[in-house]
Amino acid sequence: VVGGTNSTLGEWPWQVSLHVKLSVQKHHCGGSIIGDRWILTAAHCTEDLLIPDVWRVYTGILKQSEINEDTPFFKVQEIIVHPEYEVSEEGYDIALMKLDRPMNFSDLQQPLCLPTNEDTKENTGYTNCWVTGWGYTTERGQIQDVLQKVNIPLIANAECQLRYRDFRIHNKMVCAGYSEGGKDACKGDSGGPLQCKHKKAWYLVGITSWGEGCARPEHPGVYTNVAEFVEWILEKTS
Ligand SMILES: COC(=O)Nc1ccc2c(c1)CCCCCCC[C@H](NC(=O)/C=C/c1cc(Cl)ccc1-n1cnnn1)c1nc-2c(Cl)[nH]1
Repeated sequence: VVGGTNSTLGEWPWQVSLHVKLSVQKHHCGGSIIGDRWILTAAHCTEDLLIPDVWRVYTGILKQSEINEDTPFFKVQEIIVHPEYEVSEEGYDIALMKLDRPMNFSDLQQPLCLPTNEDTKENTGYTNCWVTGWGYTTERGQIQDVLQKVNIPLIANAECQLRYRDFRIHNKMVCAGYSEGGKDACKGDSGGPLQCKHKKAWYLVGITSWGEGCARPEHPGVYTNVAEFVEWILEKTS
């Protein structure tokens, strides 16, 4: 996250850190708890890593430094990638991870709401949106220890399309950013939530997907528009 600040413990209890353990173990992507056995993340995070055994799901953590060989984690039983996903820039950048056992919800680990269709007409209803993650704070940065948060406004798809002439920004994407740049997601944040507070509840409006550089002027972040995938999510998780 570029231009953000430190989160506090329990501020984003649905945010998870997805680690991959091959020869070494390291943070790979963000994700969101949407059920007691379900994590929602980006399809691009799972590319070439469809073997469930390499994944370690850390919930209820604020700092990456809390993670060591004794830190508890959830194992992944199944990975479900959206069948129409090919590359992030073309959308459908969404995947589900089924945990090997159900989690007990607590102040530190609990789900956030999936958006409903009506109040997302052009996503204009959301005016208090935040991006969170342990990603880089500059384009050539490094993974952060403390979970970062940044408040970023949603922008209309028509405006987002103007900024990305070489791409097709369609309705299954949602964009967020400041025209002057300075605040954005960045490397290591993908798969994590773009969450909006609406009528006292937090909704998973977007999944951090792609952008041209990080926090550049006139280059908003592009997120998977979760409202367009609620039917798919419910079908796969029930
Ligand atoms: C110590 O551990 C580490 O350093 N881990 C570790 C460190 C870094 C990375 C990994 C692991 C995962 C790489 C492969 C999967 C994922 C590959 C793509 C992924 N993209 C993003 O996270 C965000 C993109 C992004 C999203 C929005 Cl909305 C806006 C601008 C964006 N950016 C444009 N340019 N940069 N960001 C990424 N993630 C990383 C890189 Cl490197 N790139």
